[in-house]
Amino acid sequence: MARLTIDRAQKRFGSYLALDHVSIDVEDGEFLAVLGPSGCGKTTLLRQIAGFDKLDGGAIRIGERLVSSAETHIPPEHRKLGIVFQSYALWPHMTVAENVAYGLTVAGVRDPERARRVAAALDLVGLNGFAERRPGLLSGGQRQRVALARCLVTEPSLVLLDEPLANLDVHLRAAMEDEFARFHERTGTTMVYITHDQAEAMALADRIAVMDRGRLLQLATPSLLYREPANATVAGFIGEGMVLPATVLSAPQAGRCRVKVLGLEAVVRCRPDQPVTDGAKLCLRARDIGLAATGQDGLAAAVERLSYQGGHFRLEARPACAGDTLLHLDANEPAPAAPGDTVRIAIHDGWVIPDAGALREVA
Ligand SMILES: Nc1ncnc2c1ncn2[C@@H]1O[C@H](COP(=O)(O)OP(=O)(O)OP(=O)(O)O)[C@@H](O)[C@H]1O
Repeated sequence: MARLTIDRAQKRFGSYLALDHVSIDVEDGEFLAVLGPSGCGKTTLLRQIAGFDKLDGGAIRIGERLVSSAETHIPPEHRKLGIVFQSYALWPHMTVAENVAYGLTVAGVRDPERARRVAAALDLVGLNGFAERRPGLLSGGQRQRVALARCLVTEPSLVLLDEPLANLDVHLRAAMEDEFARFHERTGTTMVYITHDQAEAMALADRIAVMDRGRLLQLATPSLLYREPANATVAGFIGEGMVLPATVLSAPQAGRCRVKVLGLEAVVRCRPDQPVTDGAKLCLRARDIGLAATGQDGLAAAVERLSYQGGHFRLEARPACAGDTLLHLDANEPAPAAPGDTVRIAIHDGWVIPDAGALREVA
């Protein structure tokens, strides 16, 4: 186990800065997810940590050891890493046990030590009855567990996982999420998990690094990312936040301030240093708004769509005062309105997106 320190990492492809001064500290034993849309630089970052590519600037340390900088490049096989790929990358002609033993064989570990460690790794991923099978006769989830066992058997100080569940169906993904979480609990290995699936990142990670266009936008716990996004991109990307222009009317008091949004006044959450301004942005989650009760202040909006989500509806409505804005909220059964109806929407909560906090950790 080891901590991982990424310090102002830079990687260029021609004139494009695929990693733009990315700094992330991963604690010893931490589970970090790197999350972002396609092309944001997740794989590029993983390749730098693994040592498949050379850094153009900055530094990467595993434990105390400098493994990457513009001048230093320790090759992947000397980084004490385990890597689990989306594609499993198992040898089809070898049995499960032989696949798992491969890294040990290459490292010169012989039986009975090798057999003992292979059995222990298969046990850890719940595959001890499958040692003699070939990968072709396993399900996708079982193959991914073999890949995990193969990575663990060498006792890496750091495990990198590159979208390991992307090829699995929804049910298997959920089961494997549990598997990864249990595995992390049992071994305490430091893990960096690359994904574009925010539900997966939220379910598994201690902290999430959100990236966009080569930059780190925010590094925080799943709950903080959801409740207090540092900027409009994170607000929109995580939890389908609605980002709306707002006026902050009052100075913060006990973490809240009064705002005016879409002509309606509301009390929402904000940072303690939030200034009074007419140029603020408010992040609203579906759960922050709802249909106004009789006599309650509300915003007139025309219902455009109603979709059943199992137990509740998702209602999309366009405010009369802001034709380019579409709000979405959850409404209980039975359906409270139909497309074309006018409803009144109340704002119960929200978060004033901090102005200048875009590149620092909000923790
Ligand atoms: N070898 C390369 N040469 C040129 N450009 C590259 C190379 N590798 C990546 N890029 C570019 O760098 C950017 C980041 O790519 P990267 O593969 O890291 O994104 P990603 O977040 O992993 O995306 P995805 O989720 O689609 O895999 C993209 O614009 C990509 O086109």
